Amino acid sequence: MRLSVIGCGYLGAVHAASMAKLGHEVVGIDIDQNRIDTLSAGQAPFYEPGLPEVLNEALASGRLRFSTDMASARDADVHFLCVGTPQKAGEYAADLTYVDSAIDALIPYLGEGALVVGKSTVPVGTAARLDIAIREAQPSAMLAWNPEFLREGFAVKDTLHPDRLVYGLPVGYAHTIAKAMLDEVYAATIKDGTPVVQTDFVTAELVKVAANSFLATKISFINAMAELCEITGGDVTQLADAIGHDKRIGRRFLNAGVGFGGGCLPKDIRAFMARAAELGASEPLSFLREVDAINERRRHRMVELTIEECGGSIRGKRIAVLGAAFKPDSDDVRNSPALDIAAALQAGGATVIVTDPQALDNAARVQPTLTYAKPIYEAVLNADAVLLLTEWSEYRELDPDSLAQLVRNRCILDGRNVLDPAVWRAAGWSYRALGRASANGALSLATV
Ligand SMILES: NC(=O)C1=CN([C@@H]2O[C@H](COP(=O)(O)OP(=O)(O)OC[C@H]3O[C@@H](n4cnc5c(N)ncnc54)[C@H](O)[C@@H]3O)[C@@H](O)[C@H]2O)C=CC1
Ligand SMILES: O=C(O)[C@H]1O[C@H](OP(=O)(O)OP(=O)(O)OC[C@H]2O[C@@H](n3ccc(=O)[nH]c3=O)[C@H](O)[C@@H]2O)[C@H](O)[C@@H](O)[C@@H]1O
Repeated sequence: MRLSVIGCGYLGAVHAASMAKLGHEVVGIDIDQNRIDTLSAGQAPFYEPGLPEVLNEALASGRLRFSTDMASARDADVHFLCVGTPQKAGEYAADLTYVDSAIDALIPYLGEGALVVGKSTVPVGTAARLDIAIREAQPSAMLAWNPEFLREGFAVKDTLHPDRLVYGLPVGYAHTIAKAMLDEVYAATIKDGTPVVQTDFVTAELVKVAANSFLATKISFINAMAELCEITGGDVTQLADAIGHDKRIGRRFLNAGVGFGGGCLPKDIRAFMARAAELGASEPLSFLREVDAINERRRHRMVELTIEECGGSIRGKRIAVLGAAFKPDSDDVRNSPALDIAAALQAGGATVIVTDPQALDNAARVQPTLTYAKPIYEAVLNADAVLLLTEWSEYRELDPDSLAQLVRNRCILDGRNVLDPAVWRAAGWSYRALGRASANGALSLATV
C-alpha cells in the first residue's frame, strides 16, 4: 500500500521505517528540514536501538523516502498522523496545535477514498472533531483512530510485534472500508497473531490514556509503598518481588525509585485530568492527581536524601549524576527525573556533573548550566556523592572497588534500586536508596 506518515519524531520515524519494512511504499513528512535531511541520509535523528538498521534497509529497498512537502502525501491511500501533542505551557491540557495544522495542511491533498489514521495521543473527542473537518473537505475520505503503545528503547520491536492493535472506526459504510484498509496495512502483524480490538473513536482515544494512566498508577503505587518503607524500615524491592509473584498483580512496572518521566506518561495523565474537568467529570480521575503528586515527591526525596548523605548541606559539594535520559536505551530527556534532580542539586549550591551514554546533547540543550562529562570516570572524579538516576546497563554493572579509586567520598545513592546494597557496603560504600533502610538497619516500630 502507499502510506504517508506525518510527523517523524520518536513515533513517526519508527512507524515510517517499520511500515516500509513490512512492504509498503512510505513517504515520511515533517516540517523540520534537519530531521528530514538526517532521515533521508539514513541516520536516526535520535537514539533508538534497531532504528538505523530498519531505516537503512527501507531506504535501500526504495520503498521509503522523506520530505518536508505535504504535496508528496498526495498519492498515498493511508495517512498516519504522528505529530506531537505536548502539554500546554502552564496548563495540564494537551496542545493540539500540531494536530490541527497537520490536518489543515493534509486536507488539500486527500485523494478519493483516502484514509487518515490518527496515532498521536489526543484528548477524547478529538477524532470526532477531525472526522467532520476531513469529510467536509473530501466527502469520500475517512478517519480512523489507531493509538500507538510503543515504548522508547523497544520502539521497532513494539511496532512490528505489538501486544495489540486498536482500531477506532468510523460509523456507517466507512466502517467496513476503513477496517479493511487497516487490516491490509497490518496484514503481516495480524498474521503473526496480534489481537485486533475494533471499537469506536471515543473508546480508542480512551484506551490510550487509560493504558498510560494505569502504568503511571502502578509506578506511583509502588513509590507510595516506598514512602511507607522509608517510615517503617521496610524494603520496597522485596515488597515488590513478593506482591509481584501474585499473577494478578505481576512484577512489571513495580520498580520503585525516582519515578516516571518522559514525553508521555506525565503529560498524558495531566491531559486526561484536564479533559475530564472540561467534561465536568473530574471526580473519577481525582486519583491521578495523587499519582502525579507521589511521582513529584520522589524527586524531592532524592534531593533530600543526597543532602542528608552530604552531612546536611550540598553547598560546595561535587555530585556525580549517572544518567540524564528519562529511561535507559533512549536519548529522550523530556521530563527526565534525572535532569530535574541534577538541576535541583545545582540550585542547592552543589557542582553537579552529569554523564549519560546517549542523552548528553539533548540534556545540554534543556539544562545548559549543568556540567556534562561523557566518560563515567570524568563525572565521578573527586565526587562527594554519586547518584544513579537512569539505570543504563553500564551503571548497573559498575564495580564499586574501581569506582572507589576515583571518588572523594564513597557515597552512592541508587535512585533506581538496581545495585546490590550488600556488595557496595562490603566495598566500604555508604549505600542509600529510595524505599530501603539505611545500613543502620530498620527503624524499630516498637520504639515509635
Ligand atoms: N514517543 C513515544 O514513545 C510515543 C508517542 N506517542 C504519541 O505520539 C505523538 C508523537 O510523539 P513523539 O513522536 O514522541 O513526538 P516528537 O516531538 O518526537 O515528534 C513529533 C514530530 O512531528 C513534527 N511535526 C509537528 N507539526 C507537524 C506538521 N504540521 N506536519 C508534519 N510534521 C509535524 C515535529 O517536527 C516532530 O518531528 C504524541 O501524541 C505522543 O503522545 C504515542 C506512543 C509512543
Ligand atoms: O504513550 C507513550 O508514549 C508510551 O509511554 C510509555 O512508554 P515510555 O514513555 O517509552 O517508557 P516506559 O517504559 O513506560 O517508562 C516510563 C517512565 O516510567 C519509569 N518507570 C517504569 C517502570 C517502572 O517499574 N518504574 C519506573 O519508574 C521509567 O523509568 C520512565 O521514566 C508506555 O509504556 C508506552 O506503552 C506508551 O506507548
